[in-house]
Amino acid sequence: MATPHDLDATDPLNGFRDRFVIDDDLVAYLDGNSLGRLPKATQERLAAFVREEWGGRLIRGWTESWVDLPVTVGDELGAALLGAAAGQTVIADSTSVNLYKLLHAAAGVRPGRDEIVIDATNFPTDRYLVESVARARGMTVRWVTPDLVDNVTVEVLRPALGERTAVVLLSHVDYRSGTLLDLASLTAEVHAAGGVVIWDLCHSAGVVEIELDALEVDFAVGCTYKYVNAGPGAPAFAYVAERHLAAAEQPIAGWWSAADLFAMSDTYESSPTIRRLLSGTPPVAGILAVQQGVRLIAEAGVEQIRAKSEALTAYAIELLDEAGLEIVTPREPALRGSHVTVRHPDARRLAEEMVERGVVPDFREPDLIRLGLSPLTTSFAEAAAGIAVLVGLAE
Ligand SMILES: Cc1ncc(COP(=O)(O)O)c(C=O)c1O
Ligand SMILES: Nc1c(O)cccc1C(=O)C[C@H](N)C(=O)O
Repeated sequence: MATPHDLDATDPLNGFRDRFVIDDDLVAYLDGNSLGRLPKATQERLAAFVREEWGGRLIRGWTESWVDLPVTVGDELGAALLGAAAGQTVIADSTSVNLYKLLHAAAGVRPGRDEIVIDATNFPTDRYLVESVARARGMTVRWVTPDLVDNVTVEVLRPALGERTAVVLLSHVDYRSGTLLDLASLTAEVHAAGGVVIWDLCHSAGVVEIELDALEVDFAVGCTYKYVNAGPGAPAFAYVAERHLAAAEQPIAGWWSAADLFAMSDTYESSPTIRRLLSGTPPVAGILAVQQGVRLIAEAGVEQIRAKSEALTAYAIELLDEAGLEIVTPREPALRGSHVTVRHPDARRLAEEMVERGVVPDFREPDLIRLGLSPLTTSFAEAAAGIAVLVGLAE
């Protein structure tokens, strides 16, 4: 087995680690799948924004540059991370709020159909919002109950689809097992049943190659504080395929979604562009942080990032296997995202003791430890050091 230092020495992305703030007091940070590290460029950009733009331009900043940021940075993110042509992606709100908007919009483009399909393994916010939107619209939730590791496949989804299917909401990478769903075949299956699909890309944006336009995805959302490294609470993204734009009506249609923002007219007319997904005043500093994160990913290239992610996760699996720990993440690289999950009866205690020893993983109820491997910032040496601590504690 190659040493982790050999693997780092031949890693084409190795130099990117220096572009981030690395806390030398930590042995290993294995939680970039929950909150990514801080890019140095973002520190500088935000300091300049505060000093020169906020401090210097005050209200003039809106018309000089800030007003278009949700769309221009949305376009940058769409092009670099999502395979999305311009005019279909915005940066706004949280993933949860965008999901709420898109669930309503998606249900609205399939009038006469009354079911929303979701799997029981999906992230809590996705499940709760589907229930809430179904309640509000008098629709029914149809649950799919896959195995955690194999997760949602065409065979699992097919029996839940039919003439009543309006919307299907799926997460591209399962937040617990790390399973990567087959976006192409599942999207095609939903379309064959006449429904539309919303993909939650929180755990794949910036780390898995995604082709929303080419695969004819209808709607998508995702967060930017994980592999996009935009910081805690950074605004999320939302994508609406151009063919749905005219019919996509969202329920928080505030003044920022209006056709003419500063006309402040008596009657509401919705913007014909992707701006119709906005609601209120956008968080400028947060969007600038997203822009810096996106530019680092564009510079490295998602293809290279994905290649390193596969190598890092394979390496972690090898080390965990050697120690005899139970892994619930698929072993086939094409079937996993960028975290590896261990199941252990003492997972909570182990995760706490890892933190005491300078290794940050995360714990998910009831018995899972997730090891997030973020290709721009996690070195092979760091992964090895963190896993060695886990193995030592588990012995
Ligand atoms: C799949 C998935 N969807 C949504 C969210 C959260 O969304 P929000 O940023 O609104 O809390 C997360 C993580 O927090 C997630 O893992
Ligand atoms: N969004 C989070 C938060 O606000 C606090 C703590 C953690 C998170 C997370 O990102 C959780 C994450 N989406 C998960 O996969 O579990």
